[in-house]
Amino acid sequence: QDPKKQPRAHGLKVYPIVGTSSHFVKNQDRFLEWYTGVMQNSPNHTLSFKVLGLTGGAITADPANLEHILKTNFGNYPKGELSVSMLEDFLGHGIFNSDGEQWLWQRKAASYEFSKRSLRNFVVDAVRFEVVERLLPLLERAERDGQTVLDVQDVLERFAFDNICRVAFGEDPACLAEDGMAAPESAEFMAAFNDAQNAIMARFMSPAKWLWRVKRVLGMEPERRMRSALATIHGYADKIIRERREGGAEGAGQLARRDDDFLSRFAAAGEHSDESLRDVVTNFILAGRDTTSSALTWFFWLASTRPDVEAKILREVRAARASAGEGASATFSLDELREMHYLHAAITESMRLYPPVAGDTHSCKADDFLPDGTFVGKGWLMTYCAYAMARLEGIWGEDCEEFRPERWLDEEGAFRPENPFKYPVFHAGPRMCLGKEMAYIQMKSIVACVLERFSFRYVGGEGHPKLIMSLTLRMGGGLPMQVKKRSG
Ligand code: HEM
Repeated sequence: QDPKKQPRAHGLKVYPIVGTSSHFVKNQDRFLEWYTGVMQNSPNHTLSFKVLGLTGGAITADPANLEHILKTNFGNYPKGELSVSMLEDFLGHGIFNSDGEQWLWQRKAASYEFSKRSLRNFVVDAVRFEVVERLLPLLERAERDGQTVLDVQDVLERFAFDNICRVAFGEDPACLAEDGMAAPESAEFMAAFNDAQNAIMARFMSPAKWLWRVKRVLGMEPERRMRSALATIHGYADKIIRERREGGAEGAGQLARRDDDFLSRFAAAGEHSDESLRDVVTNFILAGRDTTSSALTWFFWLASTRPDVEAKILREVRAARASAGEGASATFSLDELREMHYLHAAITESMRLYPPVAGDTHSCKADDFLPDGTFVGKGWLMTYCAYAMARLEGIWGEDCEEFRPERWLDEEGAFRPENPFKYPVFHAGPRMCLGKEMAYIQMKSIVACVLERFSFRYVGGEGHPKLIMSLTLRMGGGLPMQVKKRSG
C-alpha cells in the first residue's frame, strides 16, 4: 500500500482492528481539550484515521490545509450525503444543508439580501428593541430584587432567540420578556429547538452513523424527543407561513409582506413551496441563535477575569456616548458601533479562544492529498478544529492562549482583520458565514449598552468553566453572574 495512504495518528497508539477509535470513545466528554493536545503534538497539526467498517476521517488545524478544503479544492469537500441525511428531517434542504446547485441559488439570494442597507437597519432596530425593552429592564430587576445570581448564558440565549425570530420571520416569541409574557407556544418552540439540536449532536457524535435511525424506529432517546420536537418546530413554522399566505394582499398564494424579515424577502424574490419557506425559517434560526449567545457568554466570562480589558471597553463606550451628546438614543447607531475598534477587537479575540462553531466537518468526494501530504479518502469526513487552532504557537505565537485584544489592533488602535483560514471562526471561502456583520452589530450593541450601565462578577467558583460541545460551544452549568449597577 502507498505509505502516504497510511493513516497518520501522531502520538496516538493505533490498536489492531479498532485503530484509534478507543481514544475517541475515551475522550468523548472532553473532545476539544483532547483534540487540542493531539494537534499541538502533531508536527503537521493534522490527524487521520480509518477504522474497519467505519467512516474514515481527518482532522486538521493547519491554515494551508483549510485553504485547500474550503477554497482551492472547494468542489471536492461538500457537506456530503452523510451529513445532509442526518440533518434532513430538521433543516430540509435549506442553505445550511445543501450542496451544488441547490445551495448556490440560496446562497445567491441570501447574499443579495444580506448586502442591503435596509436589512442592516432592520437588524439595528430589532436589537434596539430587545436591548431597551427587555435586556436592560431585566438586569435592572435582577439588581433591584436583590436576585444575586443570574445565569447570563440563559439570558443571552433567550435574547438571541427573540432577535433571530424577528429577523428571520417577523415574529416576536418574547422569550426574554417578564415571566408569563411569552406565549406558551413560543417557549415550546424554543425548547423544541434545543431538543432537536441535542439529538442532531448525538447523531454526529456517534461512531456508528446509522445508529440514530435504529433509535428512531424503536422510539429510543434522544430520537423520541426529536420526533415531538420536529412536530413542534414544523407546526410553528407552517402556521406562520399559512397565516401569511392567507393574509397575502396580492391574492391567494402570495405571502403577506409583514416586515423586512427574511421570510418576506425570500418570498418576494420568487415562487416558493411552503416547504422551502419553512427551510428558510429553520436554517436562519439555527444560524443566528446560539452563535451570538455562545460568543457573548464566553466574552462576558473572559471580561470578568480581566478588569483592564473591561476598563478599556468602558472608556471607548463612554467616549462614544459623550460625542453623541444629550438626548441621544439609549443604544448606539451603526456609525457609533463601527468606531468602537477596541470592543471589536475584544469580541474577536474572545471568539478566537472560544469559537462558537468549534469545529466543522465536510465530506471528501474523491481521493485527495492535503497540502501537507495527508491522504484523505473518498467518503471520509474532513474536519477542521478552530478551537485547537487558537492554541497553536505556530499560528498565534507564544502567547496564543492569552486573551489579548491588542493583537487585533494596529499602532493607531484601528482593528486589523486576519486571514480567515487562520481565523476560521466565521468559516472561509465560498461558504463563509453570511451573518458576520449582523452578528457584530448585535454583539457590540449588547456589550456596549450593558457594560455602560452594569458590572458583573463571576460566581461560578474557581477553575475553568466546563466546555460543552453542542452544535455551538456552550458553558456547562451556565454563566452565573452577580449584577451590579454602575454608579457613574
Ligand atoms: C458570532 C456569530 C456567528 C458565528 C461565529 C458564525 C459562524 C458560522 C460558520 C462557522 C458557518 C459555516 C457553517 C457550516 O457551513 O457548517 C456559518 C455559516 C452561515 N452563517 Fe453564520 N455565524 C454567526 C452568526 C450568524 C448570524 C447572526 C447569521 C444570520 C442569520 C448567520 C448566517 C449564516 C448563514 C446563512 C450561513 C450559511 C452559509 C452557507 O452555507 O453558504 N450567521 N456561520
